[in-house]
Amino acid sequence: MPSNHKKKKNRKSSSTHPFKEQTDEPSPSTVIDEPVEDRRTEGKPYLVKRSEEVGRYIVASRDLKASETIIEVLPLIVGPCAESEPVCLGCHSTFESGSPIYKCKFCRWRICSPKCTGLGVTGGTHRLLECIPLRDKDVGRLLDTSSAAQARLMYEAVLTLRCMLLKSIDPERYARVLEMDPLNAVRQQIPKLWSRNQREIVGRIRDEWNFQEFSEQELHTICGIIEVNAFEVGQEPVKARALFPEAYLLMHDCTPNTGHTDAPRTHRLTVRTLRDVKAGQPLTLTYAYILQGTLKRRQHLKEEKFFWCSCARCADPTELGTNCSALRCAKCQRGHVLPVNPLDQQADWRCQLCSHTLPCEAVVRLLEQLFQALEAIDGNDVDGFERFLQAQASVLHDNHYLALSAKHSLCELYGKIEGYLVPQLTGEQLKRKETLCRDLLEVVDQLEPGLSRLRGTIMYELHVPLMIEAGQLLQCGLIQRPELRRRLKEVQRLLRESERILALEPEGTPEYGIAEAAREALKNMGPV
Ligand SMILES: C[S@@+](CC[C@H](N)C(=O)[O-])C[C@H]1O[C@@H](n2cnc3c(N)ncnc32)[C@H](O)[C@@H]1O
Repeated sequence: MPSNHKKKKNRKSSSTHPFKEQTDEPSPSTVIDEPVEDRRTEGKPYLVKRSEEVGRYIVASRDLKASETIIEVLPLIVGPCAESEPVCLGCHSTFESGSPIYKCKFCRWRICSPKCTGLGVTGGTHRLLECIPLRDKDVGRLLDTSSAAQARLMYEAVLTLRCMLLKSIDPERYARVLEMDPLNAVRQQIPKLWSRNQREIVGRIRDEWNFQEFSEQELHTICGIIEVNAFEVGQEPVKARALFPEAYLLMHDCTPNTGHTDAPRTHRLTVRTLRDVKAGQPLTLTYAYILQGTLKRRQHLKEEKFFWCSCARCADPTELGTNCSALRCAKCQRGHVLPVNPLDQQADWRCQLCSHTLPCEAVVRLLEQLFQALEAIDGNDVDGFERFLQAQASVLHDNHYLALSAKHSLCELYGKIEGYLVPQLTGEQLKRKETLCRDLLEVVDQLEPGLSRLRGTIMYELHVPLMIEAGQLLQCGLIQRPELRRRLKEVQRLLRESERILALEPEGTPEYGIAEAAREALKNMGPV
């Protein structure tokens, strides 16, 4: 799953969302929102509540300050992602092509090295859980003869198997996994999903791998628990997902008020507030990508997490004034085309100026076409992204999420890749980097205000052109000392804020590296 609570706009909605503004009329959520008895939350910064629409969720038990740690927990279990490329069953790192092939001496599944610390009983769960059962049932042989697609599905099934093996090896931990909601009743109504799980996970583990001791029902329940509650963890080259106690209770919001991070080796999860949260307010994180439009985000949440989001951002056609789903009107060429009702996936889209209307299907087709065009651009192709932005300028609002995606790539490429390294950038390219960073920051300030990782990294990127430009302008005599000072103050502010945000990341992560670089840059700047 992979963030805040915005002041709610007055809006009419039949939603029983716990965020819904309290009115005199009792709504289902106000009637049934009751604290859930849980002695384990005593003294914690949150309380567990329950509502009909959201299930259990947590709220601040007192006023919280930005950056307070609200949850810090080790995973109950970690394992390969869905349809995972082969990963080491010890540490879940992916393999570079051509790297030496090592296999576990017992089960014959691939590992990164016989010395991988994740194999041992203390550093990981492979030897403790599936290694010997996989050896006894000779599953490694099946892996050796399977196609790449089948192998990906075998890796996917490993996490379900691990959870099931906890049942006898660590019943207490298994019981904590079972506290999570598998949403069986909802998922069972999705035949495509249920039958895929039956075929690829439940049947595979029971029939192909011969673990008949686990019933179909309990395997489906574990599949659901993983689908609904797992967090993606790990930093390149590690790619895994994990179940965490407590953190699974965080409800989703598309403008979240918490952010999370996991430590490199242990995957210890830390959830922090991104900004101040008042006692009683729900603590939320985003299960979706922040820079994605409502139509896509809601579809993703429905398909992957089984609910229609109706948060303030989703309910607002302008997405909190950012217009990050807005199209330019092909008819009047001035107005913005927005969904008439963003909480209805089938609703028409209409120009705010001339009322020109598009059926939703036409918008979906257009977005898919543009998404494919963006996907086809090589990740290092600066000209490609620039051409995309130019070509779509008459179709997409400047803040449209597809434009933002291209801008985000460019903002990172200018200054980082050969031909565009900082000393190689022309004045025009430096200005371009500045504009791109400012465009992105303006949107992220609305959608994920506070101590968000995305804000921290963009601020760091923005300080580069500003600092260089200030020096160059002074050298050419185009600005005087007072203006230089003003400009350097802005650089200092950006570096300080970036450092404050990214220093919250675990040591050893790229983001923590940026915090260190920001600290160093501030030191080198000296007093301004
Ligand atoms: C990780 S679980 C959260 C804990 C869960 N509510 C429980 O009682 O165990 C995710 C599920 O909670 C519900 N949920 C979370 N955020 C929601 C939201 N904003 N609106 C509706 N349902 C939500 C959905 O059913 C979702 O699949």
